[in-house]
Amino acid sequence: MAKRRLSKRQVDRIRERQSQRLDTSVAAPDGKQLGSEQAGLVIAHHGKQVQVETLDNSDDSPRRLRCHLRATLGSVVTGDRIVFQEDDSSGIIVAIQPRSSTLVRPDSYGKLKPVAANVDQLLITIACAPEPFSGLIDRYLAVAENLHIRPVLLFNKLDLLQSDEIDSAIANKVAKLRTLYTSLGYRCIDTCAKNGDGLDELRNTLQDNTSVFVGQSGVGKSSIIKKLLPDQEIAIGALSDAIDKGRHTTTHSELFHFPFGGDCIDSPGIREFGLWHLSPKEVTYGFIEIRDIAGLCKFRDCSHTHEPSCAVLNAVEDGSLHPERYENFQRIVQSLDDVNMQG
Ligand SMILES: Nc1nc2c(ncn2[C@@H]2O[C@H](COP(=O)(O)OP(=O)(O)OP(=O)(O)O)[C@@H](O)[C@H]2O)c(=O)[nH]1
Ligand SMILES: [Zn+2]
Repeated sequence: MAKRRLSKRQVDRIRERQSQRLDTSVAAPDGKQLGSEQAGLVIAHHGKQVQVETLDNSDDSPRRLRCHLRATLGSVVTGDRIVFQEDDSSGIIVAIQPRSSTLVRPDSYGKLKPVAANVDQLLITIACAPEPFSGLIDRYLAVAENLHIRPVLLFNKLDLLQSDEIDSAIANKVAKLRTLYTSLGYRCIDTCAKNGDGLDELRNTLQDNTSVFVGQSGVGKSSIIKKLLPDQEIAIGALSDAIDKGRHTTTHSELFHFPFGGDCIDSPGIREFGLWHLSPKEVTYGFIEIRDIAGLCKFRDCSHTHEPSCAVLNAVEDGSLHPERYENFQRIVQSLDDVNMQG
């Protein structure tokens, strides 16, 4: 929780940075005078309005209020730390604090839009049903590496894995994936949203971080999040859904506080965010073991497909690069070429 609060010095710094844009005698659209500047956290986004939680150190329990955006401000997303001014019933956002990370996804026109800010961790959720695909996991890992967001692999539905319900070939596949990603140095956590196994380890990982859960539909993301949140937080989600229905707008994303510390940002859009906006160079950076050897190839523009003295192909040959990772790497680079050609 302490992480969410800005010190007076931090607020002063934000104010200083934004001072050219700030007009100290700001009036609300209806001409009313606004209150002094306060620090806030954007916890939900509904169309042209955002819901803000106060980050004032002197507040025992943070307040929540609806805010409008100042016209000159860039887009504000859930997770943003902002400065706002208040009138009787709502507020106006006057400055955005620089972000440590921004999650983006393409809108329906293919233009990249930010969907969440200041995310520290990506919880890549996997299960034995639906069947996992390493290609999708590698896409998420590549995005996380490039955004400098820590990826954690969550193997859910542990109960099914230990039962006879799952085909042994799929159980083996899951076990192999776990071994592969552990050997690459990624943290893997086993959970069962159904009976609560592994949730304590997950709580430790989520504590004091802002996390986002991603993964195929049906792996259990909502089930896990619900297990970790008190009823009151869920009720807030339900409330904003109701507001959205009334206003015919979409909630882009919403931030929840875990009772044990740490936050989670969730939305249908975030769960599906993909990779295609990365360049081939970024894809290389996104595969941590390829990143380290790609510079050793004989040719600087090596495509790692057929060239002589290719360090990547040599690594596949000598077994130090897993063939599945190599295949996924090539497939992603290829899919970027397809997109570029279409674009
Ligand atoms: N046996 C078992 N079933 C689970 C577990 N976790 C979730 N499920 C079930 O799996 C189904 C899908 O779970 P959800 O939590 O809706 O999955 P999701 O990933 O949020 O799916 P989307 O909302 O489509 O992204 C539900 O029927 C859950 O009850 C688990 O640990 N064990
Ligand atoms: Zn090469």
